[in-house]
Amino acid sequence: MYARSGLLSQRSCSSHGRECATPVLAAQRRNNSTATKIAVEFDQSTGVAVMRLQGPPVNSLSLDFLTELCINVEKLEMDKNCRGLILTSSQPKVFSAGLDIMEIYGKSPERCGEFWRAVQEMWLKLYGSSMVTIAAINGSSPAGGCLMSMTCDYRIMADNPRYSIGLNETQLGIVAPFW
Ligand SMILES: CCCCCCCCCCC/C=C/C(=O)SCCNC(=O)CCNC(=O)[C@H](O)C(C)(C)COP(=O)(O)OP(=O)(O)OC[C@H]1O[C@@H](n2cnc3c(N)ncnc32)[C@H](O)[C@@H]1OP(=O)(O)O
Repeated sequence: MYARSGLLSQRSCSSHGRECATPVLAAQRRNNSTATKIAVEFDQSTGVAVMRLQGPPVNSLSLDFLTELCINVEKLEMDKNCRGLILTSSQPKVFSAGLDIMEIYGKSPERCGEFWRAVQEMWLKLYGSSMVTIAAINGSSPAGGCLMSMTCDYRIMADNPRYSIGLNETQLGIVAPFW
């Protein structure tokens, strides 16, 4: 979902000193899901977009989720009026549970490869963004959720002792590929 006045066209442009992505984007080619796991509100008057993660129950980062996230970041990146992006969660108590472990459990090497490429694309998009990016961490954020927030320029976390954040994935026997 991309809520703002005027629909974004996928035009090539150069604004704020940044080159825009080509119209046909890797994430868009991959996206064949109609479900909306990300809601974006863009405030023209401030130039700040808020991206709400709304993938129940815990915003786990599936291939579909990562694809939708990348497409939305790309769209905002192409909008010369958008200067800032706040990433937050609509789910209670959880920012993101990290990678959707069902995407890697018992899957073929090809499918795992596709999934890890999508993970890489997500953090490269956020880390390389020309927008000022802020993770408003309003719940637990283990492993991939922590990675996602680390790729933002700033992180603010809700002060609640029940919320945890960190790179705990090795406890599950998961090691990120060599990027
Ligand atoms: C910038 C430079 C780059 C540097 C590179 C750094 C390297 C980084 C590498 C990153 C690799 C990342 C790996 C991962 O992310 S692996 C996943 C790790 N995640 C977890 O271990 C989270 C486990 N979950 C929890 O701790 C809790 O669920 C949580 C605290 C998130 C929420 O607790 P809550 O009590 O609210 O909810 P439940 O536990 O009851 O869960 C609800 C249902 O959601 C399912 N679930 C939870 N987490 C996941 C997940 N990660 N994937 C898929 N499904 C998940 C859970 O099973 C429940 O399902 P059911 O209702 O069906 O039982």
